Amino acid sequence: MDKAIFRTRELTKIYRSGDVEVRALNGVDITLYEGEMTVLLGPSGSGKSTFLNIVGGLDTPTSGSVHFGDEELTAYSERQLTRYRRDHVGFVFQFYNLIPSLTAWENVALVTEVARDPMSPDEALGMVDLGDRMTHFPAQMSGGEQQRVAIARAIAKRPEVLLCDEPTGALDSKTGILVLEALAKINDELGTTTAVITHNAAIQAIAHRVVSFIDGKIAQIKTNETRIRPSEVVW
Ligand SMILES: Nc1ncnc2c1ncn2[C@@H]1O[C@H](COP(=O)(O)OP(=O)(O)OP(=O)(O)O)[C@@H](O)[C@H]1O
Repeated sequence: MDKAIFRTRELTKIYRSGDVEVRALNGVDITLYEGEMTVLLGPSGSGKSTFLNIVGGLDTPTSGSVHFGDEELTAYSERQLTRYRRDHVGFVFQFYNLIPSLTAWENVALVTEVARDPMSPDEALGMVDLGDRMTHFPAQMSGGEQQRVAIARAIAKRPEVLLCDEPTGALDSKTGILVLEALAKINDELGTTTAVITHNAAIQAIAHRVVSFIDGKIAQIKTNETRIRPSEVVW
């Protein structure tokens, strides 16, 4: 039986500036399951990043709840959210945010030094197929390679969940596919629950389920009966 990892109920986020009110999320009810790979689709401004940031503990909703297993994240203090992020969540963003003066290995080691039960930087970089680039600096690597270092950094602490906001947004199709292959491998081999925001609808076929956002609401949830490998994605 599938075990829920996240449950949101009536999740709502309202931004106000002056008289203007933006409902970034407008009553989102969804359950994400352990080990699942989900792709989040939707037009610009539909609430995808807001949703990911709230379940990742980077942001808090205006109303509604989020449970992570039996824990209610929306009842957490700032300090508890910080611990939650540190212990349970890996983030990958469109831009890689690597430290330019450190090698790939050192960028990953920064995280493994403070994690509870980390894998070694060698193992994490091996997972993303960069075993031969460990001593390279970010400026010596392609965008796709830098993104894979960022993924190695995110997974080295063995998080239960990996949240990716447009991880291929800055990449061409060839390097983007290598990044997606790294994410699929991590999901398969480590069982890391993975959510990937993308504007690229072609990517949706690699997911177990596809969640479509429109105007701060979930418009559709689709289960892929058959999935394709990232190498089969055409964009
Ligand atoms: N800090 C903020 N202050 C005010 N409005 C915000 C803020 N963050 C997001 N919004 C608004 O909330 C809505 C949802 O934004 P969000 O970034 O979640 O959408 P998105 O689907 O991720 O878009 P994109 O695909 O362009 O990244 C948008 O209308 C956005 O302008």
